[in-house]
Amino acid sequence: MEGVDYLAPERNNAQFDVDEMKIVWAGSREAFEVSDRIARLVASDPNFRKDDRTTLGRKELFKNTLRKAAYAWKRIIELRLNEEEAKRLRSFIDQPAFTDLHWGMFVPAIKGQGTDEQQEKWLPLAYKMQIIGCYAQTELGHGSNVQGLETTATFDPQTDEFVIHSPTLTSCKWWPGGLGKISTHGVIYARLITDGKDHGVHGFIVQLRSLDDHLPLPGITVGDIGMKFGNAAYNTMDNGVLRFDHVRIPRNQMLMRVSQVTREGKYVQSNVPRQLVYGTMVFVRQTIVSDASTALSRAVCIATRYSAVRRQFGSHNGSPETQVINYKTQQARLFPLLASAYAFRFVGEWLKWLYMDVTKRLEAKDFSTLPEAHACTAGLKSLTTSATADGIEECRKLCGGHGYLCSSGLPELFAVYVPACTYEGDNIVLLLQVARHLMKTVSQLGSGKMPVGTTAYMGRAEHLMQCRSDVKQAKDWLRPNVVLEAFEARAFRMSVACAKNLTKFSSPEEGFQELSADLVEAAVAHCQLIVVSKFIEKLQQDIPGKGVKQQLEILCSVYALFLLHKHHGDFLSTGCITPTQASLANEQLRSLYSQVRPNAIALVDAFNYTDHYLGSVLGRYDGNVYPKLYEEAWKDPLNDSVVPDGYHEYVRPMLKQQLRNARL
Ligand SMILES: CC/C=C\C/C=C\C/C=C\C/C=C/C(=O)SCCNC(=O)CCNC(=O)[C@H](O)C(C)(C)COP(=O)(O)OP(=O)(O)OC[C@H]1O[C@@H](n2cnc3c(N)ncnc32)[C@H](O)[C@@H]1OP(=O)(O)O
Ligand SMILES: Cc1cc2nc3c(=O)[nH]c(=O)nc-3n(C[C@H](O)[C@H](O)[C@H](O)COP(=O)(O)OP(=O)(O)OC[C@H]3O[C@@H](n4cnc5c(N)ncnc54)[C@H](O)[C@@H]3O)c2cc1C
Repeated sequence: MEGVDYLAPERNNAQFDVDEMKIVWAGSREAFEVSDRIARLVASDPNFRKDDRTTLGRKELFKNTLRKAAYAWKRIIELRLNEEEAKRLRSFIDQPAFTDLHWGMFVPAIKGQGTDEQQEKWLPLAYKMQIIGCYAQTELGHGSNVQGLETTATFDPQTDEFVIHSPTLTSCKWWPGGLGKISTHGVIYARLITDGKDHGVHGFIVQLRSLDDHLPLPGITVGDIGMKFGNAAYNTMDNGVLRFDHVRIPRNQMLMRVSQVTREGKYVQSNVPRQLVYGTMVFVRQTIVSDASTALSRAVCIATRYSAVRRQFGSHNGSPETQVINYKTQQARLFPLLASAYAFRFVGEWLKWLYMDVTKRLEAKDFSTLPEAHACTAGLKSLTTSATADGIEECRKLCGGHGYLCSSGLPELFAVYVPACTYEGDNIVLLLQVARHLMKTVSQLGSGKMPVGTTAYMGRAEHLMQCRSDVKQAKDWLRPNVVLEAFEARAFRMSVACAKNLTKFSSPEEGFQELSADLVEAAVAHCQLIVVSKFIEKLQQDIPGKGVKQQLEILCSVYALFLLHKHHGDFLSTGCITPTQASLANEQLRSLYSQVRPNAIALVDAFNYTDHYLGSVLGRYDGNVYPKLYEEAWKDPLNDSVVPDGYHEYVRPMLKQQLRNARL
């Protein structure tokens, strides 16, 4: 029945103030108001309809994406939306588009790596969308190994220009979003060559297409790289291929904040680390962590609401069957994901702060926290995207058969999300960067240099190598210090074990290769510690609202104890806890699940997602699942006719043939 809230009894069970939790989730009252207003704006505008996109062919889908992007831009201008509101609007449209890369990477690359004059020239054009840009770094032959890129930018002192060239097939740019069909410009990464000397990879602004007829400029071959995983998913994006044949650009289009080439062709390096050329990646990795909490929370919201609606078995004397959310196995799979969504939200907030802090320091020429910022953004991007991709798939399974229908929203969410484990740095490659940082930190412990930031705990080396958990009963695992110490000791001991093993090889490089699987595990342990500790820090803040803090304390314990249970092998083998303490943690976890249960629906309502944004029949706010599933099925284009196209051509002759054979 329309208008009935089938989940009302669940909502009435909540033991906390949902509206206050919405503020905590959004980050502030102001952020909540912006997000809520823009989400409703998008949901109520039929131009942003998205329920038909999985049935569209690639060309229609792409045109539909362009239409939405143009309409969104029109609304942004008409409503005079500010930067944050515009960003929200684009994200609620929920359809990857060239504009993501224009605003998310092209503009930040110019801001971060351009000189003041370059910013003054290019940013106003980009802000008004008079040019559209992409970020073209990856090539057919190299993505992870940025130093292996082959595109060249050779300075010609005769004409004061760079000649951009793709010397081999493998040097073609391959993957950049927005490049394939739309971008007029790109920040192109190429090896800088002056006077025959290779200075490594630098960024250049290159015009790719005419601003009059959109045709590629002379010397440029450009197109889309083809269909990707899924149906709609990331196929709304024109990931592109680009080949340069001696394309000339003026010297002042090299992004010259980090290093310069003079009129005479002299290469000058500013007094800044060359890694700042990688700054845009650090920025984007940080945003990807917050986006992980959004993607995971959407999947969890769908699976939680549906688990409360769905009933299987357990009817006695005609009573209703059991809601599947009441099965302990369902809780043990679902509630850690719910807790992870909150955990990633808070670590994302913290990472944003860290990024702003490092940016301020860089402006003041303090580069000391750059390695920490790189390690944290790389490690947390990796940890949160891997957990989210796995989590979305788990949510699909939690919804049984109906989770496999596109109308559940989960297949689309999964297909669009999984490349996050690869783009902005393959997750394993990034964890190996974290491991390098950890090994460096451990190796410096004896030198008197105290570790700082997220590795500060390693400064208590002696204690962490010796400590034994003092947990005696299950409820001891609710004490934040007990949990923190166990995670710190496990992470530290795993790093120290790797560092010791590295010394057994003839060279550190050989050792790093041989031990890379162990190093990745040590990096994961360190990153999990960061997430747990930032959740605990969040709880030390003043959090208003009836019962809100208590719910977050429960979720924090669920997150930490779930990890402890999942990785208990690490905790046991490093001697941080005993087998008895491991089973007490599991006992406590079971009890926490029972505490989450009455609040589960309200905890996902706190994400404040509109039905439009969720895009899921199973996750509907009102829980009215079955009639809507039935309605959706009839909307499928296959059901446009009773007898399908192809029946008379292929099936009927077959039937007739069999009839004839039967008569023989
Ligand atoms: C708002 C956002 C909206 C929309 C965008 C979001 C999503 C849209 C969807 C998709 C867009 C996707 C875009 C892309 O994928 S762009 C391409 C991204 N490519 C990568 O991420 C490549 C991964 N590889 C690397 O980052 C590096 O090359 C690698 C980290 C693997 C380093 O390899 P290598 O060992 O060769 O490093 P070196 O260059 O020799 O440097 C060593 C030295 O430098 C330190 N380092 C490395 N990276 C950084 C950095 N980013 N910042 C600071 N420092 C860095 C490294 O730790 C070493 O230090 P040390 O040991 O002290 O020498
Ligand atoms: C949807 C999507 C959008 C993208 N958008 C852009 C964009 O806008 N601009 C852009 O420039 N690029 C973009 N990319 C490219 C992306 O950044 C790269 O694909 C990514 O950095 C991974 O690099 P790769 O493809 O070279 O993977 P590879 O490095 O070839 O990885 C292959 C395998 O090798 C392993 N491996 C590689 N190196 C090591 C090592 N040292 N040790 C151990 N294992 C290793 C990896 O773990 C992986 O399992 C996009 C990619 C995708 C999928």
